[in-house]
Amino acid sequence: MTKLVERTSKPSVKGLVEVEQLSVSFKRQGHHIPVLESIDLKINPGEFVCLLGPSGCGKSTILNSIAGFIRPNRGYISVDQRLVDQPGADRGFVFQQYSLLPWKTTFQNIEFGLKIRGLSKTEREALVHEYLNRVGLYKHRHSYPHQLSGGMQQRASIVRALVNSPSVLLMDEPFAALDAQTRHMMQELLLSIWNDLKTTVIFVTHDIEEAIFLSDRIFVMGVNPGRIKTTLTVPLPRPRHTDDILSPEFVQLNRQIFDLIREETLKSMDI
Ligand SMILES: Nc1ncnc2c1ncn2[C@@H]1O[C@H](COP(=O)(O)OP(=O)(O)OP(=O)(O)O)[C@@H](O)[C@H]1O
Repeated sequence: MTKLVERTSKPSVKGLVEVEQLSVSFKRQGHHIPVLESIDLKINPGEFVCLLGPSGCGKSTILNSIAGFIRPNRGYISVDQRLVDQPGADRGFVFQQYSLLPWKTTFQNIEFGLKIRGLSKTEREALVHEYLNRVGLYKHRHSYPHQLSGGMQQRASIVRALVNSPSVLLMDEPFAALDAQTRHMMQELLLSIWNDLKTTVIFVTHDIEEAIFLSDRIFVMGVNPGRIKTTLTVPLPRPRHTDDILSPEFVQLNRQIFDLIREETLKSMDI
């Protein structure tokens, strides 16, 4: 696995995400139900942010809107000052469910986007092999998804998204289905890759510790309708280490976020 390295001071030049007054409602039994109301976000190039909040507050809906899968009722989203109105190669997506094509090998799954972009066989091979080595999957390049563990499949999914050099990596609870140990290794691996590539990451999770361990900033969401309740900056230095969860700053932030989410969860349950 790649070693954690110090973050250099060289700034990313792409990956600015701006969301202005985003409102989304879904039609249910003939009624428009507001899900998101007036969301404003500015995520800087190379930043790692998490969306955290109670179930149903609209975290995935924000991510899907930035991906261009959902058309908002109101508001604008731009990536590097280009308006988002459909999915595009500038945004990579990693889902919770393993989404590799079952009939293709690891190599073929990752190569797919590069083929569509017209890279030559030699260029594709060099790039895919480089990434596979980085995440320790080179020797599994000829395996099919069902022959890989859950953690391996998510490593391949991350590489599949990153190999196309997106400006932004959108991740919707990518590690939620993994056991605790694998999950932690995946978090470290993701930070290591992010550290090297400086791709902007927007990460959805339910897990407060995961959000603190990974993020520069955390957007804590409220419910009914979904909105940004508070934005918190994580005061921990980088690179992050496993022991950071024992630091007073970590424990204090964990408690603060727990209370914020509890308040919103009770609200959503009408208690
Ligand atoms: N396509 C859809 N049609 C109708 N309602 C939808 C649709 N997608 C999401 N919703 C509703 O919008 C609300 C927000 O859903 P969303 O999945 O964005 O929340 P979330 O915060 O990501 O939830 P969770 O943490 O449980 O995954 C929920 O009430 C959900 O039922």
